Amino acid sequence: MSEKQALQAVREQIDKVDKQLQSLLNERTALAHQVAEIKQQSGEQADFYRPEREAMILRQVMERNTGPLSDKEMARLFREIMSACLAAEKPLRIAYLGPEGSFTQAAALKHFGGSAELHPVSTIANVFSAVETEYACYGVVPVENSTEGMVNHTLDRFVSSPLKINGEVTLPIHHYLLSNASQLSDVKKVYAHPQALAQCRQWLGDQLAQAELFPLDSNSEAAKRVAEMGEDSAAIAASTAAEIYGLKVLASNIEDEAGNTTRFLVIGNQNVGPSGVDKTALLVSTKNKPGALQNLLKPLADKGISMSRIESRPSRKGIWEYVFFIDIDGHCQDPIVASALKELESESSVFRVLGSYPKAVL
Ligand SMILES: O=C(O)C(=O)C[C@]1(C(=O)O)C=C[C@@H](O)C=C1
Repeated sequence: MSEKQALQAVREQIDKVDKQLQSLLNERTALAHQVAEIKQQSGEQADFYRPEREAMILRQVMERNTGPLSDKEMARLFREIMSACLAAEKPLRIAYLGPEGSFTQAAALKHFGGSAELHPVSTIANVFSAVETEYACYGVVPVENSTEGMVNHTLDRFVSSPLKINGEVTLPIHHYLLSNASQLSDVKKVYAHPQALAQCRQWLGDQLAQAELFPLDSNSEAAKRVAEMGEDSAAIAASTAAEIYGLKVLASNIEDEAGNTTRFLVIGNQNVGPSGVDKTALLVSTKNKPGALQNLLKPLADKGISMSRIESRPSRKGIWEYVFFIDIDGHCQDPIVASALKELESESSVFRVLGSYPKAVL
């Protein structure tokens, strides 16, 4: 058999498989339509997006996968299939911290897939407002970075917002130095979000010690502005921003920590059901007495509930008063978690479950 014939034979088999896949995808979409009808019967405010179900499906896909496609690739394909099925049920508008090309956009795309309508807004506070006013169904905001710690704007906004946490997304972050210049030595000014400047502090000190650093609202804003500037200016941003704003990549992966990762939260109005592998976020304030924080956390330790994070922030209600953001393993409907939360509530002056949601799968 000639090479041409051999190729033709395999391609015929691929065409056959594609035909089957296509009809199965349409069969799946028709089932999603049925799901939508059932949900619609429950009223106007039906939650079409079900993060717990999506997480369970993705975990099942990875568990039963035998290859040769990798678990992650297979899950990514199913992520897109569910995105298309959800859009067929009800198109969702998702607000994210923009502008276009931001890491938050990449996180929103990773979590909701390509069929969601992604809408950039200019600040973290505006992402919250977009969801609170129901302009968007959900929002995506950064919450912590492995190198630089918490994004305080996001934590602080939870104190006044009624919104809940409906999911999390983690994204490896790589920074690029983008400019109209062709060589590094031309760069005298660097623009970026303060977090990006901090994440590249060492590299900037080594390579651009003389450059002046200018903090801006976002890295993509920096790229957008630098595109209009002369060759003495550069932005730190994602590689996608180079394409969007027509800039040259002067240096790649300039972050100081190789494993630099940012965690984002999906915010919404929903109470998400248990998926089997969940996290719960709490906002609490202690009664102002000695040992209060220790007493507050005791029920978690007593019941063997793992606490993955505790952050304190000024409450903004009184001087030296603090609220604590606590992340624990498990769902607030799990009986053990529920009983620990009841005890914890009795020790707190402020107590709110910000949300129980599935741990990031991808
Ligand atoms: O099971 C549902 O509730 C569905 O709407 C179907 C489906 C899916 O495609 O599997 C789509 C969207 C939801 O977010 C979860 C799952």
